[in-house]
Amino acid sequence: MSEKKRGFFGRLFGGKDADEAQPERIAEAVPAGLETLPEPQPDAAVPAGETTAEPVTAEAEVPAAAPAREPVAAPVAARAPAPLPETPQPAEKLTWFQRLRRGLARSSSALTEGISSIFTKRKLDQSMLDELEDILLQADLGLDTASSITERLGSGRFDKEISPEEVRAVLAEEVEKVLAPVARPLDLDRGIRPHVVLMVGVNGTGKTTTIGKLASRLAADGKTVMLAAGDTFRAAAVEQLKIWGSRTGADVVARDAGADAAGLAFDAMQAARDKNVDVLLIDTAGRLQNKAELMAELEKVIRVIRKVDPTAPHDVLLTLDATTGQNAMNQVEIFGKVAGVTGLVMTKLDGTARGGILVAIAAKHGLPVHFIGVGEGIDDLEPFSARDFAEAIAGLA
Ligand SMILES: Nc1nc2c(ncn2[C@@H]2O[C@H](COP(=O)(O)OP(=O)(O)OP(=O)(O)O)[C@@H](O)[C@H]2O)c(=O)[nH]1
Repeated sequence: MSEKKRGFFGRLFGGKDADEAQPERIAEAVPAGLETLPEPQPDAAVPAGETTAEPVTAEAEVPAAAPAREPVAAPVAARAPAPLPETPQPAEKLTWFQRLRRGLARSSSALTEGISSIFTKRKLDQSMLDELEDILLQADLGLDTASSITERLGSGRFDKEISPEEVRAVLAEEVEKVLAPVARPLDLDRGIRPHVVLMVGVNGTGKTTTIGKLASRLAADGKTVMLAAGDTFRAAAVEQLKIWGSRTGADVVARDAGADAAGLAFDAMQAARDKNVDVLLIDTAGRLQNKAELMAELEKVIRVIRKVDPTAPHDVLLTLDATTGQNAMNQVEIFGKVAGVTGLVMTKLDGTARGGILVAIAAKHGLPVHFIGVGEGIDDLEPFSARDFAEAIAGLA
């Protein structure tokens, strides 16, 4: 529970715990979180300098509104208009755990309501455990975790009453058991400079948004950050990143939409070296994991990065959209093979009743989970804590 009391960067850096329609993805809108970003801190500003590919410095103008739709790179076909995110209402400041609880509300109420309807002053029998197992599976917790929960509840307790609270406590304990080994902070203090982080994932999973939020937090922590707008496929992604760069004082290395992503990554690597920044965050275009050609392009980006620094990228983060459910499993597998994913960021846990998918992924792949996102706001991305997540999803505390 101490997790709740520690600051973001304590947990991040020092903690002991420690459709075939690829082109149809468009989210041109400036994410809601941008409006709530702090102004650049003078101390955190990266000095303007020459980068080979159109660097955008902290002094750059911030567009007043969401960037206009721009002509997109050749392969982009018809696009459906994306709704603008709602402007967040000024609200009372919630703690991270409150936001986590709120974000996981759909997942947790599906579980807790189901549990309350089964365990109603009846003596435990097999049919109740079967019903419970169904609910756990519907929440995407995975067969292994669902079975260990029902087995634990069943052992020696048949014909005895068992309360919903007890069931929820067992649920939380079993979920925490699975998640604790994967809840690991992203360590950017390994003495590497520039520390290169490559962000990969399927379209719209939140790569650009996550980079922006991370950049903002890193800059606030006094680190120098450079952003590489490697999503050359989507014009609006480049704009989005430039805005984040302006607000956080980070240089942005960008080219026009449609440019070669590997070339852009190469330029960014050199620029980051020349400027001796602490962290280089490289965005990539979203790609479906079953598109061989796009996955080959990603491999090329990595090969080119290694021409500048054979040890890079030092972290390859895969963003997973919790609302995609079981397909996320497949994404972990393929991106893992192609890009050597070192850690996960699960976003949009607020948009699903099946947030248990994180547990199933942890049980199956054992990859570190560095962050989870429970909303579009700047504060809705935090380092991952197994206990907080387990308690929130089980409706405890
Ligand atoms: N509700 C919710 N929305 C999120 C979260 N994270 C990101 N988003 C939204 O998801 C949408 C897509 O995010 P992007 O960051 O543009 O996704 P991307 O992976 O960079 O997209 P591509 O570049 O097209 O692959 C935006 O509207 C974000 O504001 C989250 O945790 N919760």
